[in-house]
Amino acid sequence: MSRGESTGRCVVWVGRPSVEEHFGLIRAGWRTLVADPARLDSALPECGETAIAVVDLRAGAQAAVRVLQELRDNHPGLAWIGLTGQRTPANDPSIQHVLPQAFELIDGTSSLQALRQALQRVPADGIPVAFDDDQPSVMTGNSPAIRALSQNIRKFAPVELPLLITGETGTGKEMAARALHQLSGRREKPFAAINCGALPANLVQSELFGHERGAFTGATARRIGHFESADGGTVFLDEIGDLPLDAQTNLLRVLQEGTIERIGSCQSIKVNVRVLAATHVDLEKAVAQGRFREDLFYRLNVLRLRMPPLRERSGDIELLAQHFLDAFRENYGTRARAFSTAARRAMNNFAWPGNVRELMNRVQRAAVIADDALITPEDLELNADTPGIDKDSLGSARTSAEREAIVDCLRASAFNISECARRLRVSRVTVYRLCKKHQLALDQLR
Ligand SMILES: Nc1ncnc2c1ncn2[C@@H]1O[C@H](COP(=O)(O)OP(=O)(O)OP(=O)(O)O)[C@@H](O)[C@H]1O
Repeated sequence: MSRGESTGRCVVWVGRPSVEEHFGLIRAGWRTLVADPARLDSALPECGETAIAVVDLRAGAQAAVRVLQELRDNHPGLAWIGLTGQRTPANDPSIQHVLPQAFELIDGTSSLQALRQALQRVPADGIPVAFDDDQPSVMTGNSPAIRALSQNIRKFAPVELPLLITGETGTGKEMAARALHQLSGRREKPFAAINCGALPANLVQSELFGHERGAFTGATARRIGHFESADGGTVFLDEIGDLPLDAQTNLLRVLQEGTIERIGSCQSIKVNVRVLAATHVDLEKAVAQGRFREDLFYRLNVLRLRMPPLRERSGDIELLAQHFLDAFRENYGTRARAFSTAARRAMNNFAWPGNVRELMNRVQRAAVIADDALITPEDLELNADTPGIDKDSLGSARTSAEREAIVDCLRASAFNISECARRLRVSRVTVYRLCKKHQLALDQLR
């Protein structure tokens, strides 16, 4: 007997289920009813208070969301599963607003099986569910922040909508994008990761969309771009804020029409890719300054993942450090096998401006130079006496704002000290002094 039947719970359809879906659920033992907008304020007598809504966002999504909102006004805590598809109006603010609240999102082309499995996962005592502890974390870490992130990655992976990943440098944005691809139905197809900031401005269009022979001087042969070669898979555009405006226009076409044109050709080519984008800069600000197209921003910003900085992942620093040390030892057989108490304290007190990447680099270097089985703060080039981070004090807020301003400026100046000093209107000596004060190892950050 299925769980729907055994628990007396039922499914409330919002929108129109297909015949296969409707009878498929009934055959599996779920009692189903279709939400009647005329009597949404009544209790759901047929189901009790533990009904689960299945909201069809594949057609007539705005009307479905209105019905859902009314249902939830009258039945707070009602868990719901969203069915999305190519016709889901992804950039409609009302849709954007509700998607993250879904218990799970299922791509419309997925099987009835996926819906049945998702229904089985909804906990009997309703939502919100903090974490599904049976599921291993998608990324290394056990902090509440990482577990919440893992849950969102699982939720967003099967959905065919663009997604924006935000977060400081080294927080694992690319890793999250790879996890989204691996957990999606596209996992057998290519994953193309492109750093928009690293592409020379005159080659961006050709790299992304390809070119025809003779399209420009030096185009001696046809070239297939990343979007075409990743057909069927996922394209991850890192540092999307650095994409030049003309390439932004073409990216918008991919998102709106699912087509590209190679440079030098006016023939549209259909491509089927899911676009994931990442940024460490504030894209809203870039839109306000006219550096980023507003319509593209709304297209990309349908689903959003925020990567927490390492300093917010209490408990993860030691876990990740040991993880990197173990992995390094396996390959290089170093003497160091753990961290001294002082090293652990120093790591926990450090602010990690370069986040997980910096932690990994410091641990690997320490593993090489450590003379002992226990890694010391000196091996990690950390100050053993750094006071703990007192997040609430004004002094600490000032210090962390100063640190952030320097890290941002260093990045924007490609780690050129003279350029950074010019931008901050201080001397080079001051930049070096501030780097020392905040324990910013330039080679690590680069
Ligand atoms: N949770 C994690 N577990 C294990 N390794 C991690 C984790 N998060 C990040 N890393 C590692 O840290 C490094 C940086 O991660 P990644 O490149 O994904 O960060 P990013 O946010 O995309 O950085 P950038 O903004 O500089 O592009 C990678 O080597 C990645 O494997």
